[in-house]
Amino acid sequence: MPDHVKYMRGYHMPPEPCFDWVRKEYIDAAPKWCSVDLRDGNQALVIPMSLDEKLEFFKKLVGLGFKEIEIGFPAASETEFELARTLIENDMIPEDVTIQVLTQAREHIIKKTFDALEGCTTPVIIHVYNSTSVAQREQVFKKDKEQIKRIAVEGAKLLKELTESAGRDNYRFEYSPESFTGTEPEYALEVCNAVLDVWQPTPEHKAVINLPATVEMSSPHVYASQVEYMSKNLRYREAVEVSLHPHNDRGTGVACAELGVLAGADRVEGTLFGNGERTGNVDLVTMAGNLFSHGVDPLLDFSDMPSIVEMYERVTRMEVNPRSPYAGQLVFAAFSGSHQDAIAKGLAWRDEHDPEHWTCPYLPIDPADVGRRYETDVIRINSQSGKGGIGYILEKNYGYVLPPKMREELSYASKDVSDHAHKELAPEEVNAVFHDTFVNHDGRLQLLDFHFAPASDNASFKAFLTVKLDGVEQDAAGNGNGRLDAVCDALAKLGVKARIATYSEHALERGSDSRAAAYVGIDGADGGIVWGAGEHHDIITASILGLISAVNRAQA
Ligand SMILES: CC(=O)SCCNC(=O)CCNC(=O)[C@H](O)C(C)(C)COP(=O)(O)OP(=O)(O)OC[C@H]1O[C@@H](n2cnc3c(N)ncnc32)[C@H](O)[C@@H]1OP(=O)(O)O
Ligand SMILES: CC(C)C(=O)C(=O)O
Ligand SMILES: [Mg+2]
Repeated sequence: MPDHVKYMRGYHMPPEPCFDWVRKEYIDAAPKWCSVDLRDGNQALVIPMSLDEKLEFFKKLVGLGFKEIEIGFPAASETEFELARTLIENDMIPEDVTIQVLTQAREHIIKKTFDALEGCTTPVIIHVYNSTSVAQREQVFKKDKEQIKRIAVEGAKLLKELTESAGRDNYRFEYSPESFTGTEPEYALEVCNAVLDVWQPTPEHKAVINLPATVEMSSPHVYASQVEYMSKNLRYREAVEVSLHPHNDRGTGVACAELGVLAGADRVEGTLFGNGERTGNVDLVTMAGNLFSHGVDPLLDFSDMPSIVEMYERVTRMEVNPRSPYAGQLVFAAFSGSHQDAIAKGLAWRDEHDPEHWTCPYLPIDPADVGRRYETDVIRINSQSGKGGIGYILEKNYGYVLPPKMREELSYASKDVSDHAHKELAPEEVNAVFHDTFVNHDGRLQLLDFHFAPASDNASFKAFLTVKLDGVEQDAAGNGNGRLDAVCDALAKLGVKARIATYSEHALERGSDSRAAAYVGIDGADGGIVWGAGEHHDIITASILGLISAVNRAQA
C-alpha cells in the first residue's frame, strides 16, 4: 500500500459558505502587526536568545515600528521572566508600544505571568491559549468539548479577576483556540464566544481573538473561509480584534495571512523572516513587503534591511535564505542576460519618462528602498550574463560607456572567463577582462610619439608618428580629414592597414585632470569590426591608443 494513504485532510470547513473574501482584490491598508519573534520565534531556536540578545531584538522591533510585541512566555524560564522585569523596571517600553505575554490556561502559570508584569504602566496584552482541535481533545487532553471549553473559560475568568483585583486598566486580553486549523469552526466559535462572554470587551477596551494555524493544514482559501466565518459570527465583533497567527507547514503562511486579512482579520502575528516552530511563523517582512509593493504603507520600516538581517542572524543563529523575499542576498540579483538587459533599459526608461513610479521589469520593488545597492546587488555577472548587464556594470562602477557592439563582444569574453573559471565575476574582474581584452592592447605595434600639424589646406591634418613595429622603431607621416584618418594614413605607409568603421569617446571623470576613454572599431578581414579602446588623460592620445589596440587585436 502506498504511504500516502495513511494521510487524510484534517481540517474542517465552516458550516456555511464563507467566500466573500474572494471578491476583494487586494489589501488596501496594513493590518495591526504583532511580532512574536521573542516568543514563538524564540521557542523554536536551537539555543533560545539570552536576555541581552532579546533586549537588542526588542529595541530593533521598536525601531522598525512594531506597536505590539509578544515579549515571551514569562512562566517558561528565568530569562523569559527577566526580560519582562528588565523592560518594566528600566522603563524601556515606549508609551505607544504594547507588550504581550503568553500563558497557558493554568492557574499557576497565569499567576506567574501576572507576577512578571508587576508595576508595568504601559499597555499590556495577556494572551491565554488552550488547544481545541479534535486531535488534541482526543489524544492530549482526553477531554470532551465541554471540558475543553471550561479550560478556556476558567483561564479567561482568572485573567479578568487578577486584573480587576490589581486595578490594571492597562491590561487587555487575547485568547487563542490553539490548533484552530484542526478545530471544527463552529466549535472554535463557541469557545471564543464563551471567553468573550467572560471578558465583555467594549470598543474602547477591545479583546483579541487570535486564530492560529498552529499547524498549517489546508490550502489558504480554506483558512480564509474559516477566518471569515469567525469574523462574521463572533459576538462583540465591534469590540474584538480578529487576529491571525499562521504557521508555514505547507509553505503558504503568507498566502494564509493575506487571504485571512481579506476575510476580515484586523491583525497579524508573525516573525521576521518567518522564524518559528518547524517551518516557521508567517514572515512579516514578506507580507509587509507585499503591501509596500502595491503602494500601501506597511507601517513598518524595512529601509535598512542589511542591518536587520545582520542583527537577526547574529542573535538567533539562524540564516536568512538568499531567496527570502525582499531580504535575501540574491533577491534583486539578475545574472541572466535578458533580465539584465531589461532591467538596465527599464531603469533608463524610468529616469527619462516616469521617475515618480516604479515599473521596472524583473524588480518588484526598488532595491534602494530596502537599503540594497544597484552596483553590487542587482546586475551580477556570470556565464549567463549578456551585453546589457556588462555595459551596466562598467558604466555604473567605472564610467565606461561602451558602444553596443563592443559591449556584446566584451560580454562573450566575460562569459568565457566565468564559464571556464566556473564562478561569478565581480565588477573589478569584469573591468579586468575589459582592459585585458581591449584597452591599450599590446601587440606588433607600439606608439612611442606623435604630433599633428595642420595641412596646407587648413581643413585637414598631417600626422607624424614614431612607433615600434615588430620591435623596430620607425617614423611615418600621413594626411587625413581628421586626426585619426591621418594616423591611419601614416600607418598605411608602414604597411599597416586600418580603416576606421566607428569611433566614440567620452570623459571618464569631471575636472581638468580627467581621463578619457575612446572606442575605435576598424574593419576586420572577415567583414566584421575589430574593437580597441584607449584610455589617457589626453583624448587624442586615448583615440590613437584605441586605434593601435584595434590594429594589434586585428593582427594578433
Ligand atoms: C503552539 C504554541 O506555540 S503554544 C506555546 C508553547 N510554548 C511553550 O510551551 C514554551 C514554554 N513552556 C514551558 O516552559 C512549559 O511548558 C511550562 C513551564 C509552561 C509548563 O511546564 P509543565 O507544566 O512542566 O509542562 P507542560 O507544558 O508539558 O504541561 C503539560 C500539562 O499542561 C496541560 N496544558 C498544556 N497546555 C495547556 C494550556 N494551554 N492550558 C491548560 N493546560 C494546558 C497539558 O494538558 C498537560 O496536563 P497534564 O499535566 O494534566 O498532563
Ligand atoms: C500560542 C499560539 C497562538 C501559537 O503560537 C500557535 O498556535 O501557533
Ligand atoms: Mg505559533
